Amino acid sequence: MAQLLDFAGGRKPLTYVGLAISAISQLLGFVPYVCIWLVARDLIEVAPNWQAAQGIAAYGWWAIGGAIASIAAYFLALMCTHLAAFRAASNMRKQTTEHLMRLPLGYFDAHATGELRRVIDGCAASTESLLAHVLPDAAGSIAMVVGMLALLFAFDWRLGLACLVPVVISICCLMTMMSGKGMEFMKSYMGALVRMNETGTEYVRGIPVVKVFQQTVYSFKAFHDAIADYARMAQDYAGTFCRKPQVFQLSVLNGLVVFLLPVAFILAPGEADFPRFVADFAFYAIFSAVIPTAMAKLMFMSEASQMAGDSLGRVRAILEAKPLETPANPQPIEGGDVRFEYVSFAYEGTETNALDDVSFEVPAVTTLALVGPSGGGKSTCASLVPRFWDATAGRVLVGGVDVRDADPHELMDKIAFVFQTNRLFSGTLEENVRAAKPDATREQVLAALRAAQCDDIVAKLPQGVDTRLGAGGAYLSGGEVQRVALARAILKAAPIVVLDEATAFADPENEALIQRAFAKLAENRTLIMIAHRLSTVVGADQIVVLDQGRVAERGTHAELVEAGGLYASMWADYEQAASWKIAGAQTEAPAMKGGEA
Ligand SMILES: Nc1ncnc2c1ncn2[C@@H]1O[C@H](COP(=O)(O)OP(=O)(O)OP(=O)(O)O)[C@@H](O)[C@H]1O
Repeated sequence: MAQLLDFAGGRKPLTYVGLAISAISQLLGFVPYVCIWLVARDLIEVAPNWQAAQGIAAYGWWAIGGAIASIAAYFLALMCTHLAAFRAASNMRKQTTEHLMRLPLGYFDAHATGELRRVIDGCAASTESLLAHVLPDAAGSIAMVVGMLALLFAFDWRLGLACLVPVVISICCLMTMMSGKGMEFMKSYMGALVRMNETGTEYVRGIPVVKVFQQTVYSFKAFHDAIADYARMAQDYAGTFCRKPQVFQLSVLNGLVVFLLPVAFILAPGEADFPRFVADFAFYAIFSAVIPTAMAKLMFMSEASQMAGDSLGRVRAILEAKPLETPANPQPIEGGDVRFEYVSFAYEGTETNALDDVSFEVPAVTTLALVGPSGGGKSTCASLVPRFWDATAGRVLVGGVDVRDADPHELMDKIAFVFQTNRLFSGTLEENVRAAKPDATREQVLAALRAAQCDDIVAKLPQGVDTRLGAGGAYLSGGEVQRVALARAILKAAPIVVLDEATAFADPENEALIQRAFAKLAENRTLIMIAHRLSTVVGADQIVVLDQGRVAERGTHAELVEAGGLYASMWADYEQAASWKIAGAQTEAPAMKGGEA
């Protein structure tokens, strides 16, 4: 709770004020009950001469006044706690979002954006309801229990004791449900709930695959099992474990008057002031109705605090993620060369190195192609240049400076990264390109689009560059999206470009355009390209072949083919596949000219 309240910052005291007012509000809520008792007492004293009862109306007004004051105080309490809760939730969202901005980009590979969104938004919302509603209610309930105990003993301690018995039984029942085996149940129950949510998300994401392969719902066994597991857990907890204590608890609380009657019968004959005794009994009989409400509120409190504890844990996990270390005295990056010196890297939680003792140098304004078998370490290698991750051993130098000694903003300015799966956000085509350089003029955006061979895209869109893309707007094909991403990189005008070339968009027309865009991008820039198709690397100044995280070979295309190693065999496979393609195309369409094939 203390950790949670820290998020409220300057509004933290408002929570305490709110809790105090909520407690006062509950105590004011007793006033009508006391007034009813006073009325009953006065009436019983003068019975049957009812007219003789004085001050009945005054008690009525006091009761109304007490009830209104209690409600008004409750509103005031909620206003205070809401102000603090909103601040705590908004600070929690701000702090986690700000912290995310300082985390290495690789963090977002390991943590899905959906999961992060749920933590930032969902968890803040769940703590908000705890601070705004549950906590003041709990303060009220505690005041109610304390006040109740005082009142119970103030009127007639023997009847008070009779009221207390079911309360104690009820607390014992609650404790049985909430401690020991009950807590274990709750933990497994929460775990089953989380698993069901996770597998549910996986299931929804996989629906296209299920449809394509004509699988039934049950083909998603994990989701089905998680639902069954959750259902079993919920049934076990509610139906088997909680049934007895819950039934017992509710019965004793709601049948409180049953405990009063025998005590009243035993005590009544010996009472000197019988009318007073009857009035006291009436008070307890009416007042006992308050007790189950107070207990129910305390029950909600424990459930909500368990949920908030879980949420806080998830938020803390984000806040404790190690941010990118920034140097106290950053060194300026001069030049566009990139150098890997004995670089090794292992992903968090893995034992084998994804990169092992990798060294190479890319002089400024040259092109380096990273090739090799799948899983060889190409993407990992490229992602160390813009510091998506930091090397575990060795160092990566950009412009002669270790990337860890450079100002992260300057590093980002110097490097443009084109991902394999590029994302366009909801906005116009112009806005999407301008994202790379917010102060670019319209002419510069258009020039970048032209250089990235996007003229056909602009021409086909109904409002040209002003057409909205994404949800509710126009959609672009994969190859077209890649060219728009290249336009972004061209507009950014960074001296170094890291390019993860996509394999999926290889139709001949798009490929030719993408190749031309690559050529434009490489003009006057250092280009590090992850190549999945060997056709794109032939002209590279240098090719590094990565296999199982190690540099297997290095050289130009001609040198590597000559060397007859891994690259030569990959090239031979590539040529063979290409000749199959041509042969296949000629068989299918004998009239097609060789060049078109
Ligand atoms: N986020 C990650 N967490 C743990 N291991 C990872 C992660 N990303 C990649 N790896 C592992 O690191 C190794 C290198 O992967 P990497 O993606 O760099 O290879 P690649 O050569 O780019 O492969 P591909 O050509 O298939 O894209 C692989 O063994 C892979 O399983």
